[in-house]
Parts: sequence; C-alpha cells; structure tokens
Amino acid sequence: MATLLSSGNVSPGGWRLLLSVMDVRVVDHPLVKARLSTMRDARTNSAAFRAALQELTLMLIYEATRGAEVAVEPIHTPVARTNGYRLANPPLLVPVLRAGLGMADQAHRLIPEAQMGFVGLARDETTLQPTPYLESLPADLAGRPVLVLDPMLATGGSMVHTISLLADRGATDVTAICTLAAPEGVRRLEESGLPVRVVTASIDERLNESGYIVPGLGDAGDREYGAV
Ligand SMILES: O=P(O)(O)OC[C@H]1O[C@H](OP(=O)(O)OP(=O)(O)O)[C@H](O)[C@@H]1O
Ligand SMILES: O=c1cc[nH]c(=O)[nH]1
Ligand SMILES: [Mg+2]
Repeated sequence: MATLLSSGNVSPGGWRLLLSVMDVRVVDHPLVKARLSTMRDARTNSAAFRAALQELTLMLIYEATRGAEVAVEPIHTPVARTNGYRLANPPLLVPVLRAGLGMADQAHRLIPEAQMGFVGLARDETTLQPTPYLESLPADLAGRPVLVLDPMLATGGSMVHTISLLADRGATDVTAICTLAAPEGVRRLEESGLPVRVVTASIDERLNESGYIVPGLGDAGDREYGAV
C-alpha cells in the first residue's frame, strides 16, 4: 500500500514526490500542467491532442532520464579540448499500442540511439482485463534500462502485463512513463512487486464505475486516433 506524503512536498529537483516503496514521481511544472490541460479539455481535437501528448512526452522523458548513467569521452570544440557526454546505456523504448504510439516518435527523437520494442493490448471494456495482440521485444533485457510509454495507468492491468513481459526477459530497471495515473493503478503496480518506477504528470482522483480515470482525459487511444 502506498504511503502518500503531503502533495505540497516538493523535492529540490522540482518534482512533487508521492513516495512509497515504489518510486512515483509527479512532474510538477507549469508547462507540464498546461499540456496536460490541453489533453484533458474535451474541446481539443485529435491533432492538437497528439501534439500536446508529444510535448508532454518530451518533458516526462527529460525528467525520467535525469539520473541516467553517462559515458564521458574527450571531444574537441573549435577552441579547445573538453569532455563530451552520451548515455552510457541507452534504454529500450516500449510503447504500449495503441495509445503509447503517440509517445514513441517523440521519445525516439530525444534518444535516437534507443532500440524500440512493441506491446499491443486492448482493454476489455466489460472485464477491464487487457487482451494482448502484439509482443515484439528483445529476448534478453538483463542489464538494460527500459522506458514503457503509455499515456494511461488506470486499473494497472495493462502496465502489470507489460512489465511482467519485460521482467520475464530479465529487465530490472523499468520506468513507466504515463501522462496520467489513477491511485488504484499505482497501488496495483506497487503490490505486484515488479521492478518499476513511475513518472507521470498527475495522479488523479479515482477510477469511475467504467474504469475511466476521473477527471482524466477520456480514452487516450480514441482521442489520438479515433474511436474503434
Ligand atoms: O490500467 P488499465 O485499466 O489496464 O488501462 C490502461 C490502458 O487503457 C488504454 O488502452 P486501451 O486498452 O484503451 O487500448 P487503446 O490504446 O488501443 O485505446 C491505455 O492506453 C492503457 O494501455
Ligand atoms: O481513463 C482511461 C482509462 C483507461 N484507458 C484510457 O484510455 N482512459
Ligand atoms: Mg483505448
């Protein structure tokens, strides 16, 4: 069970922390709030929704990789010799289709050296259980950081399924990048005991009786690509 610290508890790095056994980071930044508001607004059309999601993805990944290991190598500027830096161990990016596809290109632009795997899941709207339809992942993930991209963490069923696939392949350093999370999903992830931390723009109030996040933003996949 998550122990929630006061929502006014802000770290020196500017993150509002809801710390428990599992590391959950809510990126508390005015630009993050502005893009999230655009996504929440029911008047936002698909093109504007996708644009806001891309910009928000940039900011969430920027924060999520703040502590990434860097390799240092000498470079020459036109003026002098100095240290150059690059990611020592680029992550595997794993968008969860459909909705996570809207985060994939932006994440890849930020980390062009990253490899990408894919997981496809559709939540049954009655049982709220994820139905898998695609799994394209490297066989061995031991020692590799993984960033899972999915805008929504609701009941947590889809994320638990995805991270179980990664853990089965040896992943121990997994970060779930979620635009929005419900407290129920955060709790489920924590209780799963899987090796994961969460970076999100908001932990909303609750799930409604249909399993949607409240206030949320609706069905992320439908808002990006149209209803199916
Ligand atoms: O935490 P959960 O209760 O499992 O719900 C979250 C899942 O629901 C959405 O996908 P959805 O199943 O709607 O598929 P879509 O991306 O194709 O719309 C979302 O993108 C997550 O993958
Ligand atoms: O609110 C929700 C919950 C699950 N999936 C979505 O896309 N939105
Ligand atoms: Mg959907």
